Amino acid sequence: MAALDEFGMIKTIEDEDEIPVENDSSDSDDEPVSKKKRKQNRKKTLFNSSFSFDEKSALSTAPTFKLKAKGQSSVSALDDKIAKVRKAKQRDNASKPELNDEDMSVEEDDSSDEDAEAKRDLIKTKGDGKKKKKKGQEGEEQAKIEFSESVDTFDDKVVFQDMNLSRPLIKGLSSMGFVKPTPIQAACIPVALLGRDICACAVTGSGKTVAFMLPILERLLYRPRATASTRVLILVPTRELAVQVHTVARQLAQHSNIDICLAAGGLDIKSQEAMLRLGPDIVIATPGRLIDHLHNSFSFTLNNIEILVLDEADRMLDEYFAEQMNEIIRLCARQRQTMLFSATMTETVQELVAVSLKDPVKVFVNQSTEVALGLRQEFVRIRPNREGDREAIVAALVSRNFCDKCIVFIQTKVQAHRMHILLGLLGINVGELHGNLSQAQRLDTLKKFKEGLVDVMLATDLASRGLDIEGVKTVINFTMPSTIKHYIHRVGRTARAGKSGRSVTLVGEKERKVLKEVVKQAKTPLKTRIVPQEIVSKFCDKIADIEEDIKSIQQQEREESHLRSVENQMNKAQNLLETKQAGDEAQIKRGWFQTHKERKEEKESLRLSDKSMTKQELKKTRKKLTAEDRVKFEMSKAQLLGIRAAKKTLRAKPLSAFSDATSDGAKKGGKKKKKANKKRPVSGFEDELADIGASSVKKFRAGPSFKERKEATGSSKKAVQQIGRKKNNKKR
Ligand SMILES: Nc1ncnc2c1ncn2[C@@H]1O[C@H](COP(=O)(O)OP(=O)(O)OP(=O)(O)O)[C@@H](O)[C@H]1O
Repeated sequence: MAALDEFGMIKTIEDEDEIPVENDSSDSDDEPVSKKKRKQNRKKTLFNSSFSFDEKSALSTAPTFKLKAKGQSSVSALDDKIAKVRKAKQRDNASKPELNDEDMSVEEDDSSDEDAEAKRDLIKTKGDGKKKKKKGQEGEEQAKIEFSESVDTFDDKVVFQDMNLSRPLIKGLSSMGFVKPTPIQAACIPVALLGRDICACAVTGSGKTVAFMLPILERLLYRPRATASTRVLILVPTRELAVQVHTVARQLAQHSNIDICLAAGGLDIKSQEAMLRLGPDIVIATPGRLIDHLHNSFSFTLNNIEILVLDEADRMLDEYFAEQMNEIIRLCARQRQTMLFSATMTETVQELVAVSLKDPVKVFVNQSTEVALGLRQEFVRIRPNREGDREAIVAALVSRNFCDKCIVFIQTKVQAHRMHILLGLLGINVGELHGNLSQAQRLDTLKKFKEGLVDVMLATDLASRGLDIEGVKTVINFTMPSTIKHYIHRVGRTARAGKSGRSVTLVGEKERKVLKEVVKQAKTPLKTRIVPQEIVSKFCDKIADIEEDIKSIQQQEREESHLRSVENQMNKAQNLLETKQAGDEAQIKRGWFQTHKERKEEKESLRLSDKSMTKQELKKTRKKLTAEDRVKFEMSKAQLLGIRAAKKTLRAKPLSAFSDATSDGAKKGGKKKKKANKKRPVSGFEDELADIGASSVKKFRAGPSFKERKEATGSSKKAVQQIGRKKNNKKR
């Protein structure tokens, strides 16, 4: 417990202590929940039902949503397998007495604000990470972008009606039930309407999607109608998020004639191609699929892009998407407005310079390390010799305390799948969401979770960013996320739009570093949760009891997957034969901007794996894995990710390869210049940015519709007027 004290977390209850749980109605969901109550809970929601995330309507109307049938049935087949094993087990156990969990209770502390403050002060006095600046950190701070203007105030009395928005949008907003803009909307909309580049940051669930979508739609209402072309590109990191942003855009634009197209991976490519050929006003895309269309749908270009939005911008600008962003920005029109949004927005030059922001306005309504105010953050301490208890603790939490509307984040896909089988066999209604599933399976899990047909969703970081699922009550982290950024996004799936929610994170001795950062940033007291040892032991026994069943289901799955791959190979060979026989030479291979080899190399270099271990060795060890080994593997993956993130911030990185793509002459000799730029050092970035800023003032691209907007009203009126004045001074 001493270790927890060190982090500013208050020790009130020891595992051995018996303290009755206070009858606090606000925490009533902490009580063990009976099966009947669990069913009732599933139906009702704790949260305001005024907003519904309506993906269904989009699925039924948008032609781009046709899903691939491939692999569609395998997850439900897994549920059948689980049900079969459970039935057989129940028959065997009919005579044995049932474990009575209901009699036991989970204790937790409820420490006061002052205490937590004092403990945080204790950390501060130790000076961890504050006084001792590591080498390279100074460099990183120096490399922060200098914004000439910044908006961090807003009028909290303003309503959408006061913001000079057109009638169709006001109607769209009221059909969604939105009356008052959130702080980020109040701060951003007037600035975006002026056509300024924006770098925006606001906590998770604070309405950033509407903040960029409304000014876009307002601008498009005034577009020339003579030619249809794509004027707005919105890029997001995951397919699920693309679907969600598309739905929000369609809802907002429902009373206008603005065309919105979804170009996300995993969805039917042919219908997307057909839509893109018509030149939709807005394209919402994931980078990979967009590049595929740019290289293979000849009538679709980005030449007329007037607005580029990067949602989850820090993610879009990290090295995972670097090459793809390079390619997309190279193909985008240079004269455009660029808007970047994230809850963990980066301010470092090397990333922002990649999108060549022109005289950007910083709109940070809070720090980039803040979590939602309504979030209650809890931590379960894992003792060094009890790492193997994690599965049992999570099983205890989801079957006793957080029985529905709960997301469990797991580092690896393999462990997420194992937990699906494990929790399923324990009788919990679970679903999984990660990259090993087909898109149809991914969307199906999401839909079922939203509709309450799945109580607990097991997800990897794929689901950690942007997803807005109504009424998520709890987020559980199986291991501590690798960086505070990951933590913020994961726990941000609950306590959204001013509502309350809870996160429970399992923290081992080796994961303290991120915990310390969370403690340092916390604005509300953190809690320790103690799951009684007897409960943990009972769940450990239950898991040991079903271990053989888990293995047998995994074995069945392996055999089925082997059969499927043989079948696929046969089908491929047959297709090849048929097309050859038909003399079909017209089958054009789809192109990509990288060669197959380059892409493989890039993927390999970004892979988070222990390269010293061959695949076969890994397979062998996996067969003998104990609970501790599995947790070690989870943590090592998280550590690798953390190391990569740390390296990135410490490294005085050369100018990113893609920055040249938007610089002068990039279109003439992009590739050659790319190599030259790679050698450029970090120093001098500020000058370069200042140049970009100065030239952009001259070339300020506010079209007639923006000019009309110069008299901005509402929330950020003063700030906007200030910006206008500064701009005029610069012009003079
Ligand atoms: N003006 C508003 N009034 C009421 N609710 C709103 C308003 N704007 C947005 N919301 C709701 O707030 C929720 C969160 O919005 P959104 O998903 O855009 O958040 P976000 O800031 O993008 O979150 P994240 O950082 O996790 O991506 C959504 O359910 C949305 O419908």
